[in-house]
Amino acid sequence: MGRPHALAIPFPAQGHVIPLMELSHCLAEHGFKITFVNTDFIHERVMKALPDDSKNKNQIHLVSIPDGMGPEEDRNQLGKLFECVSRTMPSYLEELIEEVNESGKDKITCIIADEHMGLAVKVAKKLGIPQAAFWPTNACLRALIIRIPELIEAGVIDANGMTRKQEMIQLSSTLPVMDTTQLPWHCFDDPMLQQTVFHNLFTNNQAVKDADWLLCNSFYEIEPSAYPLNPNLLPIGPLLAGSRQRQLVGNFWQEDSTCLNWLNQQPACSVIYVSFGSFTVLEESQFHELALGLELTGHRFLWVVRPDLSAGQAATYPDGFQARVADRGKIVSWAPQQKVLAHPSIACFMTHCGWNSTMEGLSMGVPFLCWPYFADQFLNQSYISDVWKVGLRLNSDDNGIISREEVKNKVEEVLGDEKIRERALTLKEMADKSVSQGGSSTKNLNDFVEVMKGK
Ligand SMILES: O=c1ccn([C@@H]2O[C@H](COP(=O)(O)OP(=O)(O)O[C@H]3O[C@H](CO)[C@@H](O)[C@H](O)[C@H]3O)[C@@H](O)[C@H]2O)c(=O)[nH]1
Repeated sequence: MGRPHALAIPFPAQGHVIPLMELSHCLAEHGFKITFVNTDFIHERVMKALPDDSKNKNQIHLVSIPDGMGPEEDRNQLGKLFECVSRTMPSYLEELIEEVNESGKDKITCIIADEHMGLAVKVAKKLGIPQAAFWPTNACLRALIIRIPELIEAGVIDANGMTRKQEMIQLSSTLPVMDTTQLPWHCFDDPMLQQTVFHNLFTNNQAVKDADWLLCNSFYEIEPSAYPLNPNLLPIGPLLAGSRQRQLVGNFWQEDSTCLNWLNQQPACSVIYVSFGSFTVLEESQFHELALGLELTGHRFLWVVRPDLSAGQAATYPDGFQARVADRGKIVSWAPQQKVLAHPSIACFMTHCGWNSTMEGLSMGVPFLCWPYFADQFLNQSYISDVWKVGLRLNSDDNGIISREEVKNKVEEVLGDEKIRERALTLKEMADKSVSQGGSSTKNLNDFVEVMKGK
């Protein structure tokens, strides 16, 4: 039998490329050959962000196909992106698979597709290739999406996902409570976009529901009651290749590793790490208030300010801010986040609560300050603050702003709360155990690997 060869295809966004790349590294270590398919646009960004010394050393074969959008079109327009991707990518993907399979080298033996790319599962089925769908966020949200027909039937939402009945729902007593006016697709101001996201979530979920394998980047012990609600879903996380020795390929921005040297010079447990993932944009006034809040805390901080974090453009700081905090604040445009969170000088993590950031902070035992922006992040915040109790929420004032005083007060509160730190360390141990030999996630991953190797 030839070498097992997995084709991995993420949804074209940073928070989706990274975990699938991590899974690809795990499979490569189990002897798989990996072909990783990005869109042309993302591929170019990933290649540009790679450090020069690692461009040819990668054990993953990176390839790309078009996403159907013009070179200058805005990929942050999710409605357009969804539409173009689902219209254009299936035929390119099919062509790519046929090309590989006719090349006389190792044929593709399985396809692992982000669940938001149900199109790839359909292509795999058509070509008779075993498939796995990969869910990149919490299992509770997936359980909610499966239940969309029931929510419509019960008159909670209409057929386009719009709320008809305001109520609090809880799928099980140990899962977060959800307000039906704040379901993940409601976070967009544009009602058309809300509907597009809603339909995409549901359609993709339907497309992958009888895939051969359903995997997710979580672990059983943190949301046990979500799994009976998700038939056949296997948690294999937390997937954390970047915190280990491996070179993680898949960043959209070049990592600034100087912050690791800077962290080495700070006392243990003294630095607030502030990062809002790849998508969040803060209004300029909110960006200034956060800067002044960090200053007001008097603590050391490491702040990731992406080139487009402030109102989608280059940041302008409050007058004199950078000079005043120069001796205790470090700002970078993209950090090696997993290594940062694992560093002993980190005291807490101010985060937008993206699921990858949540899994990473939790795996390193770091207490959280939650500042969600959209999509699943409010649900992830509920897990952090209400269910696992390893962090606090930052609350907005009457003008919808998180004030500098709120930043200062919550930093003090989280740093002073021993119970939060203890619980965070307990969760870290649980996370470590799940991916150790004999752990729940390791067992699930091994089962998957063995079957896929046998096919
Ligand atoms: O300076 C930085 C900042 C972030 N990261 C990494 O980037 C990823 C960010 O992922 P995530 O925390 O999930 O945030 P988003 O990029 O916003 O992810 C999108 O995708 C996630 C998975 O579906 C969702 O949970 C989020 O809500 C959605 O915004 C993580 O692995 C981080 O380690 C870095 O490496 N360096």
